[in-house]
Amino acid sequence: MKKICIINGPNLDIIEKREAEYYGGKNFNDILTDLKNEFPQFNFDYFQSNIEGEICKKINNFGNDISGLIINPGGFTHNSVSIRDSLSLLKIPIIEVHLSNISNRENFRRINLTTSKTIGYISGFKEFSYYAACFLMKKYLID
Ligand SMILES: O=C1C[C@@](O)(C(=O)O)C[C@@H](O)[C@@H]1O
Repeated sequence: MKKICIINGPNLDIIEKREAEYYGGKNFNDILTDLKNEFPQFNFDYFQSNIEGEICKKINNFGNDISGLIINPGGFTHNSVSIRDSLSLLKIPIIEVHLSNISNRENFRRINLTTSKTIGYISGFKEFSYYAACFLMKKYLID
């Protein structure tokens, strides 16, 4: 079974407490349970951290068992040279996701340092952004 990693950055551990119009109001653990049911082809490795260096460390220590990465860097999307540098080391498909549509929010969310190191990004579909990323990952790794 292919193992894929989902990495969530800062404040994505509390999305149920954040603005529902952007983040959907659902707890990420429930979203993850639904993803596991919807995509039984994948073995999911989930990692969340509010600390930039921890996310770099997780990516830098990926073993050969990880076939794909779905990452929502949260606020680090807009300012992390370090996470961008870690992503550039990977030779596996990377898809970036955002719950909210980052193109119609504040201007600072249009600065995006990580996306160009991924195949592409999905933004604005709340929890379904993750579903779309898993669907696409299935196309890249299995179908
Ligand atoms: O924390 C987040 C979440 C986010 O990545 C999203 O999923 O929509 C968008 C970011 O701008 C924001 O800082």
